[in-house]
Amino acid sequence: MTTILITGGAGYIGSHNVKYLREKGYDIVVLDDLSRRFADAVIDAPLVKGNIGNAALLDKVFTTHHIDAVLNFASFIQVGESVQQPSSYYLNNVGNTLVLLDAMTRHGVKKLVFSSTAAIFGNPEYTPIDEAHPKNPINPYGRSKWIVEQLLQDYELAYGLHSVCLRYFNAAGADPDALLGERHEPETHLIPLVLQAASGRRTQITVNGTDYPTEDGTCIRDYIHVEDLAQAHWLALRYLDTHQNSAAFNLGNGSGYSIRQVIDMARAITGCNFRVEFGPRRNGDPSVLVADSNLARQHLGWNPKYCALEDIVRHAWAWECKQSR
Ligand SMILES: NC(=O)c1ccc[n+]([C@@H]2O[C@H](COP(=O)([O-])OP(=O)(O)OC[C@H]3O[C@@H](n4cnc5c(N)ncnc54)[C@H](O)[C@@H]3O)[C@@H](O)[C@H]2O)c1
Ligand SMILES: O=c1ccn([C@@H]2O[C@H](COP(=O)(O)OP(=O)(O)O[C@H]3O[C@H](CO)[C@@H](O)[C@H](O)[C@H]3O)[C@@H](O)[C@H]2O)c(=O)[nH]1
Repeated sequence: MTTILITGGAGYIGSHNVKYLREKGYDIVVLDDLSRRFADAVIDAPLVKGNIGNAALLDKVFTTHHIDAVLNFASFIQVGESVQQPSSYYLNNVGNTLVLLDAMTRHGVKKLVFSSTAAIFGNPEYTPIDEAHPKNPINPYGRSKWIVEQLLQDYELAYGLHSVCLRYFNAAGADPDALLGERHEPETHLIPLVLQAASGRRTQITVNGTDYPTEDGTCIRDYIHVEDLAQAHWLALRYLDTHQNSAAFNLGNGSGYSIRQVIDMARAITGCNFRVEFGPRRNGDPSVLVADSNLARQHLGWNPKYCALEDIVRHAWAWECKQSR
């Protein structure tokens, strides 16, 4: 039986991965400090409450459980907050991650899947964005992830730690069984906010800018279903079982949707005509972010199942209906 340590496993993407990998028959141990709460998101796996920066706790976890590989989701995730508080972002996303990597090295654990992001690319020089695109992060959050990606190359050379960095574009949607879904506190992501406006948990949605150089003037993003991300992590674990090298893959559907298109889709699926306001641009938003994920399809055999925005919004709506009951 293969045992995987999932850090940040109580979070949005981590919790969906716990469920997915349990269904694939893996043994899972979750480590999460619950700084962003939601212990109840961990389904069918033991939860150790603690910080990935706690070396003594990591020694205990690695000694108690025979860990074969680590999926590291634990980090701070808000672009805007990272600009206000770069210190806490570098301390957590880089410093604490280093403590985890060193514990893995001490305990001979040589396989890591790392949650990276489209934010490492900064403003796109061309689109869709492939893995060769220049890395020019424009905020501390994206920079913290790019620093880790680079130091993983040093750790591979020096300590033989193999990693797969998965650069998610816009994670969205919910568990098709509606047992899990997106919960951030505070919520800053477009799709859950739009659906909260539809359910009445919010009074309105504000569109951040209508003067972008896109067809309808609003930003375009590549929304990728959280269950398809879980499939990619499973495939990345299998990749590490059969390869003696590290790799990095961009994960998106390759189709971009504008904010107005997301709102129209939400109205169509929910049947609710919620209020929409049009505000100024949000700092640091690139106009278009769309992934080229051919490499992940070729090398991992990744085959996303829920590519249509309709599926993503439908699953997210089923989850929102449970939350707002
Ligand atoms: N949500 C997205 O669209 C998106 C896109 C690209 C990349 N990512 C990356 O995916 C990962 C998961 O994102 P998410 O949306 O699920 O975020 P989330 O906030 O829901 O989950 C992160 C979890 O990590 C925990 N955590 C944070 N720091 C910790 C620490 N030092 N020790 C232990 N636990 C800690 C939090 O309590 C939380 O449960 C993050 O690394 C994020 O950067 C997310
Ligand atoms: O109330 C809102 C919230 C968002 N937006 C806009 O919707 C788009 C998408 O925003 P959001 O859902 O916050 O996602 P991003 O800012 O694109 O960032 C997400 O996707 C990135 C990868 O593309 C990851 O790096 C980040 O961690 C993740 O938060 C952006 O143009 C936002 O300005 C609005 O107009 N109104």
